[in-house]
Amino acid sequence: MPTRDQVHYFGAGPAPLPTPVLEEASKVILNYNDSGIGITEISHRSADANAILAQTKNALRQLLDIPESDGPDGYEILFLQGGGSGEFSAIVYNLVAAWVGAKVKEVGDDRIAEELRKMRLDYLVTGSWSLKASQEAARLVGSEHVNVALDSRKFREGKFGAIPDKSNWKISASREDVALTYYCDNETVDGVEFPAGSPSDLPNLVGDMSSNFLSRKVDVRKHAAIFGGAQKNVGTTGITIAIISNRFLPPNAEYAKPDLLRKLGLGVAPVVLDYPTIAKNNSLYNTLPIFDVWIAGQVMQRLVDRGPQQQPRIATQEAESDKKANLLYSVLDASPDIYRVVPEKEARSRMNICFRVKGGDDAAEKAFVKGAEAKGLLGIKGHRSVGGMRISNYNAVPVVAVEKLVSYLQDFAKSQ
Ligand SMILES: O=C(O)C(=O)[C@H](O)COP(=O)(O)O
Ligand SMILES: N[C@@H](CCC(=O)O)C(=O)O
Repeated sequence: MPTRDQVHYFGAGPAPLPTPVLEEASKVILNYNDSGIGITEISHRSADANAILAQTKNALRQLLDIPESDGPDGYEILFLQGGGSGEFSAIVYNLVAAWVGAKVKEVGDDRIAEELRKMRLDYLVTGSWSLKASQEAARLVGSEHVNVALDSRKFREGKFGAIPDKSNWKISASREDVALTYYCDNETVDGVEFPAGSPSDLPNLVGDMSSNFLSRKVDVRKHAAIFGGAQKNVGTTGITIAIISNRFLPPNAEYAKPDLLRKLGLGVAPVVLDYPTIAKNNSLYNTLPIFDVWIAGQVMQRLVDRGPQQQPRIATQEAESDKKANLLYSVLDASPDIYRVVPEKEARSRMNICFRVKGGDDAAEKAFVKGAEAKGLLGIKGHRSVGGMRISNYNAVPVVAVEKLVSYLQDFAKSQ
């Protein structure tokens, strides 16, 4: 039976966590803070749990330079459940309720139904996760309100793998009609990632950063909301982190009342997905898996400790992520007869490196996976929906693991 240090895992999520964090976790599960009670047994409303929440939020604020203020320029950090997919729905319920609430103030109850016809949710669809998010929006508010401003498959014979530049996006003409503009910063299945800093300057911008969270700097101030499931760069499965602009929370925003939303034929958010409720209760409206928050807090604190003292405090991690990704892509590019990276060069993800072996030849790809496994290099099969190979280069994948994989890639190419 292999030990933890004899294998390297490149799975797409859940993903590796830093070993020291897991070692500490195994202790606090039995006895947290010398209380004699384990961390999964303590109340989420205890002083210990509150301290864990505060520490985790503080570390995240430092890492992403998240503005702290009660005014409209500040951002709230929420811990939710329901995964990234839960946020596909939550973001629609909340930002639509905020849009309708603001419109009612402007035009009054009498004209709101007429104004509502103009409401648009713009989606940039660059892979299977943003596609799912756009489909959920259409399911919740009706496809007449969903504007797929970009479907990158149209630029590549029906397949994802490119991110055409902004001149190709058909964003809604009137900014004030847009309840949200949605993008998924990194697409795990298709191996594409937006260039740093793009998109921006779009109304009520929402970024799904589930799979590249805390791997590079982000301009939070350009966003209405950013969210991410924890189970890749941040921690264990079970919590989703959302960073919400105070412009979309009371008292700066007044959401449309449930009665009005129902009358207009719009859904009302389940209370556990209602951002104002979760924010008002410091994410403790109902039982929060505080162990998951603790893990995230430990992972984040390590990033704070190894980063520079000034912004961008995520710079050290960003440099390491880039270095590992470059190593992998350069060795793949060096053997074009054996390996073919799936997405286009400009759209390549630093987190999920998707490629085919010998043009997707089944026997060659099976042999490639088998050879890797024999060396303790695990989790490199592509997503079942697209096949091929996928190396996930999340934060806790050490440089040494990538170096071993690089040697294997070179050896395999030579052996063919
Ligand atoms: O981006 C991915 O890859 C993901 O796995 C999704 O973020 C997962 O969504 P959930 O399973 O957390 O709903
Ligand atoms: N995030 C994982 C799991 C997704 C799933 O199969 O639901 C992936 O892209 O492989």
